[in-house]
Amino acid sequence: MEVQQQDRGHSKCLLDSLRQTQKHNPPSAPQHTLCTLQHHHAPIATQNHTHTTIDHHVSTTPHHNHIPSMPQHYPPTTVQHHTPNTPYHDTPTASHHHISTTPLHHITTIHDHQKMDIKWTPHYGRYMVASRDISAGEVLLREAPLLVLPKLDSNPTCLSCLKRLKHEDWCGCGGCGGPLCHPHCPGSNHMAEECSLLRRLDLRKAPHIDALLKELNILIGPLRLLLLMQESLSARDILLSLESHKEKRPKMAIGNFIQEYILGGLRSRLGLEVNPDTVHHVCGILDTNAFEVSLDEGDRGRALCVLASMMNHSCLPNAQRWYSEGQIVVQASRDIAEGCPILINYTQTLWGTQARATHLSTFKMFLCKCERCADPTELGSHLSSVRCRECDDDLLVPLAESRDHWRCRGCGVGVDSGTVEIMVRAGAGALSKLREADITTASLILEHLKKVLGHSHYMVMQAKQALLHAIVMNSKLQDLASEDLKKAVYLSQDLLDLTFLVEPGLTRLRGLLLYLLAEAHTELLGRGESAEEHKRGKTTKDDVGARKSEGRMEQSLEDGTSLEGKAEKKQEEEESRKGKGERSQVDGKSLEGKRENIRGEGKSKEKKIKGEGESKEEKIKGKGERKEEKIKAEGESKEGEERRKEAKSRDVPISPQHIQRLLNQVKECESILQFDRLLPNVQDLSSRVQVLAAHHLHV
Ligand SMILES: C[S@@+](CC[C@H](N)C(=O)[O-])C[C@H]1O[C@@H](n2cnc3c(N)ncnc32)[C@H](O)[C@@H]1O
Repeated sequence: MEVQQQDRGHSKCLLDSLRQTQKHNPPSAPQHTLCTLQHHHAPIATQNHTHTTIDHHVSTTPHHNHIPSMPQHYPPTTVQHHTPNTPYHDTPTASHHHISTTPLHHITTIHDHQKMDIKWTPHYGRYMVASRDISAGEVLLREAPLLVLPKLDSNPTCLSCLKRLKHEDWCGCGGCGGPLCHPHCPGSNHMAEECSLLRRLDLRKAPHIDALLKELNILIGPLRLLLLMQESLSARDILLSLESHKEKRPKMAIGNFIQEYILGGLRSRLGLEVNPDTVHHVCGILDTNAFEVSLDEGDRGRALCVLASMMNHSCLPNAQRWYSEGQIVVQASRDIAEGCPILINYTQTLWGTQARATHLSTFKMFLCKCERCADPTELGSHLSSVRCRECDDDLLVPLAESRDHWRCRGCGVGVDSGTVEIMVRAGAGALSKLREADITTASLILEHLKKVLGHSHYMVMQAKQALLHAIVMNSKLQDLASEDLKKAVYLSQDLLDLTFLVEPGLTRLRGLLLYLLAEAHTELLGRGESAEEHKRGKTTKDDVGARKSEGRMEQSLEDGTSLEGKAEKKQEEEESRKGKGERSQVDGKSLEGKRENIRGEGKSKEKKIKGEGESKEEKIKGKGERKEEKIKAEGESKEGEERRKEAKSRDVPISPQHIQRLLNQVKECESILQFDRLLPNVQDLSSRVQVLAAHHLHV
């Protein structure tokens, strides 16, 4: 890995290539290199001026108005299987591989040699490609953002370090009265000119009024971008070369919002004389290119990175990005063959097709045609499929030929998309209550959502994630009841199985889930318990999904493999039966097949569990209720201590398979999270697992 900081000697850099590969036209004659541009310090605005003029004459940017044509055969979503010569119809790549720091003080990038290029197609614009074979886990880019901003809908956020602030618990900036975590916050994002302009919002007089804070959050992004462009010509040049969809946006609903609230706010509230086109343009730059990121303290914000924004989107990506120590890090999550696009997900893995499409068309102005979007079953995950109310046994799935019509896979009944939408809206109401829910509330919401939407819907999966969060985040694992730990194991395994279909590879979500799974397992094994008992306590009559998952879990506990491992094993067996020497490529169809196979197995086990489960359920329910009362009476930590003692005295034998599986989970987790801020926690867990293994395996 080569680290280049403030290296002004590199004239050939990926940033040049970005400039040559302009957003609406193929690379043309090189323009002046970024590496010679200078940074100008911001003029400090005087306090008593009435109007500041910021107008960047955006219409003069040197782009041809190339109308995007028909989609090419891009993007391939299972990109690692494409040969370098897939028909992208791109223009020649600018032959600069080396990202370096430009003199523009804002852009600091660190990258490995010759991993990426920028290419261009009329339909997809610029996109990053692998300029050599890349292995899963390789870091492709580290880039300091040009701008960091609060999230639009966030609570009060420190203007300087972007730390999320508790409602009444912040101080106002001595200048503008805007939220700061500390009068001398060490963050560097709240600059003098911004402060001077924000005085006009009169935050000092009424700092805690929600409407004012919302207004501030809406205006701060475009304001910062405008100030940066005024401050530095080189920044201005680069920013204006980014895609903004400025022609389309003013005619859309988002255009009305910008006209009314942002243009109106900048003019009437901050007294800026800004051109409407400029405002639509800068808002377009932000919406199209800024990433929502989890900042170092776990707060959420938006970051604008020039090179990272060259990556196009796929709902089945091969790369991921996150924010760490002031930089965006981009990492390959899967192997990427030379010449294939490097694609990240602009949305969320646990969103259904409609939700993703709405986000992409509203903010990013395109319709995704990836493999996941094209498949009504979402690669067999059924994240958008809903429970059929007619037969109550199977799922309604949209028809491939018309997404306006849905049909039940079991009874064949048809419904229109409006009916499904009503169900989804009903679910969304419940989902909105999930934020910061405790275990009991999250469990109730999960059960409710399952009844409304069925077991596989993305809102149900989000509720599972929230329940897992509530279990592991709100108390120390040592204080948790074994039942809750087993629930955590089951939930993380279920979510991991899902990511195998819709987010395969070394992704952070998978790393986190593995970490939670392994932590809960370790605690259980330390108590002399395994996770098996959970399946008996968990089964309910109408919980088809849980039974299926438990069916899967039972398998994995028996032979020490997850759904992923099991599926791979099955495929290998099948292939060797067929006499094929090598494994075929894993495509969407075969994944669906695997999922179905496992479902089938799950179903037969389901019957067994159902019989056993129903009688035991009552017992466990009674037990659970009594335990709950006890917790209330004695307080959590005392209860935890007693449980540990009780568990130790039971002395349940732990099989070598349990330990081996745990060792594998931790190893995989460590390799996924090798660059993550969670790594020290994973390493600590790894040491505990080693001790456990030494004890139980007598090594
Ligand atoms: C962050 S920019 C990516 C770089 C961009 N292609 C460019 O030329 O500047 C996001 C924009 O790229 C385009 N884009 C990204 N992924 C796409 C996809 N899968 N299909 C179509 N357009 C896509 C859309 O115009 C989107 O608004």
